[in-house]
Amino acid sequence: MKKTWTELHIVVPAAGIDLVSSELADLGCEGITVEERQLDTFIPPDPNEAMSGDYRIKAYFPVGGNLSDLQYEVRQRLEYLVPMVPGLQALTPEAFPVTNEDWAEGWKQHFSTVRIGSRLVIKPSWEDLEATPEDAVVEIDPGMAFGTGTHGTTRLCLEALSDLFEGPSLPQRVLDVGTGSGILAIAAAKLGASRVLACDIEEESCRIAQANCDLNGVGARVEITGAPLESLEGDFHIVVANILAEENARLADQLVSRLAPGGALVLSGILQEKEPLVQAAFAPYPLSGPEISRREEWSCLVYRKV
Ligand SMILES: C[S@@+](CC[C@H](N)C(=O)[O-])C[C@H]1O[C@@H](n2cnc3c(N)ncnc32)[C@H](O)[C@@H]1O
Repeated sequence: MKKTWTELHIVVPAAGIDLVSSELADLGCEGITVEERQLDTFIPPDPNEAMSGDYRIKAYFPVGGNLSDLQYEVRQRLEYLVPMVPGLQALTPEAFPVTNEDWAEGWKQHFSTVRIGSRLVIKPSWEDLEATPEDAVVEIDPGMAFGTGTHGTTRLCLEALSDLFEGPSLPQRVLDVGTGSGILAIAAAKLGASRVLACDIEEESCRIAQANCDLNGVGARVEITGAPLESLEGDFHIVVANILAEENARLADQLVSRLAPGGALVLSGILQEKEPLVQAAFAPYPLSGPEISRREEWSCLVYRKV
């Protein structure tokens, strides 16, 4: 059902976001977004890190009453807060009409089907695809867990996986460390792995990864676990870890010991300037490589166990 809203824009210093949001809620606002905060970056925001600068609050009010009255009331509340929030300006907020279709669906334009290598296809559920029988199609929608294929590190890992499944003998066992949405685990299963073990330290990621595996029909071949890497058993033809450089380095021993002879180790989540840190951590092990690929500011290192 289409619903119409009024979107008010209010620029607020970081220290005033909570106070202003609370006043807006009191006035009947039913949804708030805060722009300029990087909430979808690789590294989650540190809740202890002090925010600074100005932020644009977009507040959504159901259409009904008089818009000028609402803008006036918001301005009054801002005036009330001015003595408490240094830098806050009590201006009349700009207003824009918006339908819930725009609001809820607008983000979809940022996600579209991508082909990676000769067979791998990553597509959101709302896009139609004429797939060939050879295509390994992963259907994934943006959700709460990291990994839709749009992030440089995910893309680098998908490209590495695609290459590793190009050879004459398909890798059978794959370990995905830090599975997030499950995208890499699902891709490995779709490309031909018979067993994929995927772990994540976040319970919510495990839940979402499991749902995505079921949606993609690979639930029987992919095992999702919240157990730590140290407790996982088995050896694998591919180990992929899209986790931070420091975490890759910390887990070097564990990651290498899960590799079958000749197995490939795919490491990403590594900022280009942190390549030396990761290379130093893996230098003591019997590995060839790494082959390095880069995208945006990120690197992916692929080693082989000798
Ligand atoms: C950048 S996301 C990668 C998600 C997905 N694999 C992708 O490539 O898009 C990293 C994920 O690793 C998880 N993670 C971080 N450190 C981990 C560890 N030591 N063991 C397991 N999971 C870890 C995080 O919870 C997060 O879901």
